[in-house]
Amino acid sequence: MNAISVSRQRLCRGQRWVIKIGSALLTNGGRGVHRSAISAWVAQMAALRARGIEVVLVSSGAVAAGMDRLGWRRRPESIHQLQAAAAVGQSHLVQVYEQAFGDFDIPSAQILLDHDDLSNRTRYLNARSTLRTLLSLGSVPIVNENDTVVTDEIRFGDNDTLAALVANLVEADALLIMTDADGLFSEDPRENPRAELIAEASALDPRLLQVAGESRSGLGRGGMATKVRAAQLAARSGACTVIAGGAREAVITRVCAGEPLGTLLLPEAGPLAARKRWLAGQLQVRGAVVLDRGAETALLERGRSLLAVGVTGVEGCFRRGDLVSCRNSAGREVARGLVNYDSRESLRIQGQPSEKFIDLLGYRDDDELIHRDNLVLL
Ligand SMILES: Nc1ncnc2c1ncn2[C@@H]1O[C@H](COP(=O)(O)OP(=O)(O)O)[C@@H](O)[C@H]1O
Ligand SMILES: N[C@@H](CCC(=O)OP(=O)(O)O)C(=O)O
Repeated sequence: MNAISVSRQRLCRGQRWVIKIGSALLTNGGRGVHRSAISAWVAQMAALRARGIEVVLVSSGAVAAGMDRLGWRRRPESIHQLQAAAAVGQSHLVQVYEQAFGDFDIPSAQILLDHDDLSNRTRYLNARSTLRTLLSLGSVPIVNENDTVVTDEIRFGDNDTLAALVANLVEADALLIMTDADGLFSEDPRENPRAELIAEASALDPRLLQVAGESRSGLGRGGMATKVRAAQLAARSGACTVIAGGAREAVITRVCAGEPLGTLLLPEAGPLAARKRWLAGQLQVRGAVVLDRGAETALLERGRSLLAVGVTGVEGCFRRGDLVSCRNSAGREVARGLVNYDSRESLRIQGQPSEKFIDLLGYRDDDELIHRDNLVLL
């Protein structure tokens, strides 16, 4: 085999992948849930899990599967009919996945999200904790949009965007978008068979959106434009994106092994730097915590998380998930981060070790007041 390029080597090192499968692929172009293809993808994901690589699956296909089940030939226009088709299709899809993952003794888990879940900080953090817990339990979460309850204003619009937001949420190293085209081409290959594959580019290259067109299958919603935008979103938290043909033999295994399949879209900054910049730019500061000398040193010199035991003061009114300022005893802001306990809880646990949280709060969630992944040093 040819030498693996440096950027593909970066993919091979990925320990957490979000893999998105589009509707046309999942339903074999609208011919019902494609069980044999699902079994083959699941076998490859199981092999990744066996190597310790974590996988979150974002699966479309509920509407397409529901349409098939209900005998509808054309995608309905009415939102309620779409929602009904999604409800029928989703339970069928999940049952097929559950069986396929069950063959490898992997517990799959259904997660249905809407936009509110990711824009509201508390729900964002809860979704994040649940996904992380599922991954640590060896499960493969299967995410889709909660089509049955969403209305126009709150829908993600497409699962490419949802997959990118999930990649941000779980801080994935890589996002693999599997579709019915072999990657991003210089033009839609359905229109021009001589269009050329773009093997690699910066996710932020503005020329990509000029060549990325709409979906034409009548099954999916996004087309290539939403896949490129998804790669841009994923890049915000430092994830690489590959857009690849899901019908290719052993596509997941080969992409993860660094084979030059599909289109690789790269972020400009490294994962942690990108994520922290994203955090810092995203939110307003809602309050402050004051650190003792030990906590200040732990954060600034040892890259540690902030523990409540090193906090001597709490100011302002903030909720779990808000951005708070961390000040040293001289009043200088030394860091900012997303806090795991609200201001009332923080007041109760300040200066205390995490073993006392249950006595003080009646429960214990995270051991850290602010996890180091959610801290930006200033
Ligand atoms: N530049 C392009 N390169 C590749 N495919 C393109 C391009 N522009 C538009 N497309 C279309 O995007 C489709 C894939 O998007 P979509 O139908 O939404 O798939 P999915 O259901 O997997 O999300 C391809 O089948 C292709 O017709
Ligand atoms: N939530 C919808 C997803 C629709 C969608 O974005 O489809 P696709 O463009 O095929 O990824 C469903 O499951 O049908």
